[in-house]
Amino acid sequence: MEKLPLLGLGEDITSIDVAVIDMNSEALGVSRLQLMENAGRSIAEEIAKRVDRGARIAILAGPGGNGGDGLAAARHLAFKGYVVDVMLLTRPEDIRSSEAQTMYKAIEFMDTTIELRIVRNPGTLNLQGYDVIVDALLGTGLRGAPRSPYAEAIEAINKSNGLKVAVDVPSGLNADTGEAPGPCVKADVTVTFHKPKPGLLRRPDIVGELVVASIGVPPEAEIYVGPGDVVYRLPRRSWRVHKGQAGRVLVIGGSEDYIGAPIISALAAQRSGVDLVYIAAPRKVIDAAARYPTLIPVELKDSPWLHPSHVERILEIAKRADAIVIGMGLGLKDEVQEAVHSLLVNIPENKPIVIDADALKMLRDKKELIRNNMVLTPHEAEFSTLFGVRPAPVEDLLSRAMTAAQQAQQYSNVTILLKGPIDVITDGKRIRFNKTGAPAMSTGGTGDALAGITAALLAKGVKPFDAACIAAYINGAAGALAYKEYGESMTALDLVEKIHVVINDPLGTAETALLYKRLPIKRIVS
Ligand SMILES: NC(=O)C1=CN([C@@H]2O[C@H](COP(=O)(O)OP(=O)(O)OC[C@H]3O[C@@H](n4cnc5c(N)ncnc54)[C@H](O)[C@@H]3O)[C@@H](O)[C@H]2O)[C@@H](O)CC1
Ligand SMILES: [K+]
Repeated sequence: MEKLPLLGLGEDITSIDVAVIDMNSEALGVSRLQLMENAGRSIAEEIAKRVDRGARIAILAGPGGNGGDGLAAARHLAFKGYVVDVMLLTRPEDIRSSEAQTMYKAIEFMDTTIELRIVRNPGTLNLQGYDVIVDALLGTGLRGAPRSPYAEAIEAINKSNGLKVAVDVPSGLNADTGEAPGPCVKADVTVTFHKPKPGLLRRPDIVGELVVASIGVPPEAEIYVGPGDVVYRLPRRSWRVHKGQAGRVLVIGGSEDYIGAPIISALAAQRSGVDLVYIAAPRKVIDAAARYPTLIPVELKDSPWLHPSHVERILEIAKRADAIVIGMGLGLKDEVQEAVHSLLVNIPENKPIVIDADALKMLRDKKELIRNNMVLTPHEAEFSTLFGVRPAPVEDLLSRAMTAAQQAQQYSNVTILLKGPIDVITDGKRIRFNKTGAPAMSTGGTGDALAGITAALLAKGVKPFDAACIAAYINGAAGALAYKEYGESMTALDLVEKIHVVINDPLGTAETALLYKRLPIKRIVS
């Protein structure tokens, strides 16, 4: 293997990753308040390494999580014997983060050790005479150039003589890009949390000394897909969106022997929030799909299964689709294989495709068709057929994942979603796992639903690796909700009918989503 793939989200993390990790962490039992407390403590510890007790410290706190970290730091610093002044740049009732509100309440009671000022006129801020200035104004939540009163507060910090310690990100710096479109704190030390952000690495001139502090995020918040991925990586429709812009999916599947599979995929795609779903299939499937008038039928005429004569028509429809899913229920007849081959050769590389079920088997001797923007969704047996290697059992999760990653590395921008009791998702560079689901998901059709959800997310513009991760999460979570209600009697359609619950309340459903899969796995040391 060329380079060992990374488990989780990578060496540096964007502001979206930060939000994802926070929420995933919460779903795993480590609250945002705990993280904030640890962030505040680590700021205080870094300051204590650099200045002696008794020093005068000004803490400038903003309206969000960044301000909350500063308020937590104030409490720790007061206990350590520093002279602490907290300057809040917003009205207390306007503090946006509920965790920061909690931190603020504690400061209000600390009237013997902390001087608290609500700064109403930032133009009058004078920070002379402080040994340390803590910049807790704005962090990863910054959008655009800082506005008043933060712009003035940033200027005041830069004019001061004390040691400037930035919390997480120097205020005014875009943590993702390293751009500073307006006033920006020029820090001596930046204490960032969990992992460095790309913008920090690009701007040593603004960041000063960079310290990366651990705040107790469980690695599993990155390794496993979680509700935060659903909340922060899925685009939501706005009023400005026209019909079709939220995504169009084309499902190609079914035959006279397998009627339901492509319909389940299509319904799952639709419930995942796309605007249009085409279903291209032989007559029997189209007749059965007539029950669902929101699907757009494309009848493949004059053959009980997919046939090379259908290719031209399908390619026409494919032009209108943003993503395609192909395979479920097609069967393996020669004519079908010929048609699939011709479709895959002719669909342009920039169009994302999900390859599922029978279409996977067809690629065994035609690996040259595996290309850019493809998501392959094999279960273990399909994986073994396709690649000629059997992955290790789930208990040996890392070896299992490495086998999949090794295959993905043979191609560029191909994602493999290896389904199982714990799903493995890898593009060869990264590996993540999904643990949502329930044992009864062995019932027929749940894989078809997963392929449909994946295609829907691709059609909405989610990148293939993220689409596969999130689809696995949603599918498993919907399965767990259905299992909770129907138990052993659940069907794939019950799962489809729970997709909306997961998408609309990812955090609220996370506990059920993770309830049923407690498997013994070998420890991974990363
Ligand atoms: N997982 C993590 O890394 C953790 C992050 N935490 C902290 O939380 C921060 C992120 O919190 P938030 O998302 O609340 O974001 P921020 O604390 O960065 O602040 C966002 C707020 O600033 C305001 N704002 C945004 N752009 C502005 C502009 N151009 N001019 C004026 N005001 C503007 C908005 O009202 C918004 O509510 C991180 O930087 C970090 O300090 C910690 O609490 C612990 C956990
Ligand atoms: K800051």
